[in-house]
Amino acid sequence: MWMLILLFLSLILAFYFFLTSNYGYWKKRGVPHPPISIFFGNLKESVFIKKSLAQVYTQMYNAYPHLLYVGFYKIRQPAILVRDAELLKSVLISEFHSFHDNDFHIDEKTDPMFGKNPFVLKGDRWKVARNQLIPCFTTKKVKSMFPLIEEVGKKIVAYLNRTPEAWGTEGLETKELAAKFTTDAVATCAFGLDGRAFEDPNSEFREIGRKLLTPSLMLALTHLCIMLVPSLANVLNAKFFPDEVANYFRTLVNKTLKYRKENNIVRGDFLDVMKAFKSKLGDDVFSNEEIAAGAAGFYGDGYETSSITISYALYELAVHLDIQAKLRSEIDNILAKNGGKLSYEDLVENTYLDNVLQETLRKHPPAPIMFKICTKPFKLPSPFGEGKGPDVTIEPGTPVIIPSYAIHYDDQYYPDPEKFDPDRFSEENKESRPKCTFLSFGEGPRMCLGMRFGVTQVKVAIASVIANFEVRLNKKTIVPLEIDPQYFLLKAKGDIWLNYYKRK
Ligand code: HEM
Repeated sequence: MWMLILLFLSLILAFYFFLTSNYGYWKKRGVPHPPISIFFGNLKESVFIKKSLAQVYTQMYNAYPHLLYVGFYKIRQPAILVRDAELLKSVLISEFHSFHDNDFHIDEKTDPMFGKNPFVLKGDRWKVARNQLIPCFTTKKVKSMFPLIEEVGKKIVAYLNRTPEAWGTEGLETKELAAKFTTDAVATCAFGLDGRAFEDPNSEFREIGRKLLTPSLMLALTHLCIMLVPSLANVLNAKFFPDEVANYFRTLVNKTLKYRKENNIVRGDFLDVMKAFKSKLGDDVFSNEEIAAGAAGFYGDGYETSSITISYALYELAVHLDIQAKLRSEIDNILAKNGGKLSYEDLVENTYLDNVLQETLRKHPPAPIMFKICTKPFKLPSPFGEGKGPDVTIEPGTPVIIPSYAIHYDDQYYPDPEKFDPDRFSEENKESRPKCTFLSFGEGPRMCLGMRFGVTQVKVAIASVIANFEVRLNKKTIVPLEIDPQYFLLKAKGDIWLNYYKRK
């Protein structure tokens, strides 16, 4: 009996030692860090799902206004959070070779779909996968998708016109409205399918999105486990793409490729680009499994980030009616010039719509943190500034956090940061800010691959709605919006209810 108790106590002691043995790491190197919680390092509030990681890292960022970077413990692992714009530039661009991987460790056997996504692939495999996807998102390709996205723009208008809740006292839940839009846009642009999200509330394609990403305690714990303790995620078989979703994309790809072959259909879309790789590389290197992973990635990366952006943009426009009116006048002019149609060229950039979109993404970046990892030893100046103390060498394997959300709310770059002000993104104002202080799509060689497509679909959604409806806040929306701590992306807690009144 005593032996058992002794064994048990030794195990607890060994576990305690294992969890806390690194906690002197930053002190030894003279790098300040926030107070540690035993067992959780500096992430206790996120582990208990009281605050999102974006909020926890923003607190850290704000607590050390005079430092270039802050040390912290990702549970037990020493990590750094970058604060300084010059250092951000080094990590993301000029010294990319020392930070080229993202800090995600997905076992391809456990999660074959997410494990093949360029976002989590490392080293040369990342380069190959990224290069294979680049042809799907060129300007030419996205321009060729524009008429398809425009059709979905007509669908959102028709849906709002035939849905009495939209203009009645009840209002419409806007995250769901935006998700319907991006579900249909991705279905048509990537696979040549009609997602039917506006016609059928439980359409197959929309249901897949719900299975993948409906916020819940279980989903939050799964994602936290994958992000913070990947070895435990593998033991628990925790995965980003559940088997049911992975199998859906396998079947979809097999069926669609077969149908296209039998009917001689060529659309030049994502599936056709993938099929061309299959023919070039052979089935052994690039099989339907690779194509299914690409399809799941297009869906996963493409629909949620953009629908979050659309819902935040419509919310901000409903709160700021003067900005909404100014935007509507610009869209009216574009429509008048083009015979009532939107045009890709007119929506690309240098428009007020572009400023509204960028300011939405500043205040509400859907991906509020970038998780990098040091891949080669790298010498940092003292955290107090160049020459103000000894240099610090960070070792390969050290997580490096880029706190995009915190940077977007730093008043040295964005005075009065809570204010929604699209003019911050006029050409002149953009040029006055240091590089790497707007990070909604990342920066450098790993910058968002689907940005062009994402921006285009978001702009078409906003322009279609604003051209046809006056958007107002419904009283069911709790203002100000809060961040949902259960979600790894930045999403509003609770619903966003808005009214859509037909223009007279
Ligand atoms: C408003 C919409 C979007 C936002 C805000 C967004 C944001 C981001 C961010 C912040 C990153 C990480 C960059 C980094 O780690 O350095 C990223 C990566 C990525 N995004 Fe997006 N994204 C959006 C839309 C899309 C769309 C529509 C697609 C594809 C259909 C897409 C595909 C990807 C891929 C494949 C990566 C990984 C790139 C790599 O590691 O090389 N994204 N995105």
